[in-house]
Amino acid sequence: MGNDVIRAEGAPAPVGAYPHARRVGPLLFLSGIGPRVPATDAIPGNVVDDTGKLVSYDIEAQCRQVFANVRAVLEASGARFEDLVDVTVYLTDMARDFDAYNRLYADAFQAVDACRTTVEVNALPTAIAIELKCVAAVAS
Ligand SMILES: O=C(O)C/C=C/C(=O)C(=O)O
Repeated sequence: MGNDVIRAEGAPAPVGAYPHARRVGPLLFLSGIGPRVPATDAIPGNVVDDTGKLVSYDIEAQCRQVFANVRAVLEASGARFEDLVDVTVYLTDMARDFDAYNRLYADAFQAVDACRTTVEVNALPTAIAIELKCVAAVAS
């Protein structure tokens, strides 16, 4: 049974002691990942004041980037977006962001048919408004 740890060049670096993904047999488990831009760690659309406090954020920009980050981890793992089977989505403000996120999710995931769960959480690491936790099933 394959048991591989994946560290993806094209995805934002993990913020702790964990890999981007781990394959166990036909299943590929992705670590939770947010919308940081890989090369810069910037969060697209975030506006901060002089003290570094977050003033506003753009959920659409964050959705596009986090979906791209998931794709980068899958590709580095030899998997495709269409291999996703289960997606858990964490939002920090369901009332504000669900509709936009749900629309962009439909665009990005319509051909995937992965199961999905969306929950609101009080906070996420790295000042992000969305994080995805994914499982894929990969042909051997
Ligand atoms: O990818 C990010 O920007 C933040 C995600 C962090 C985690 O999921 C974690 O620290 O476990």
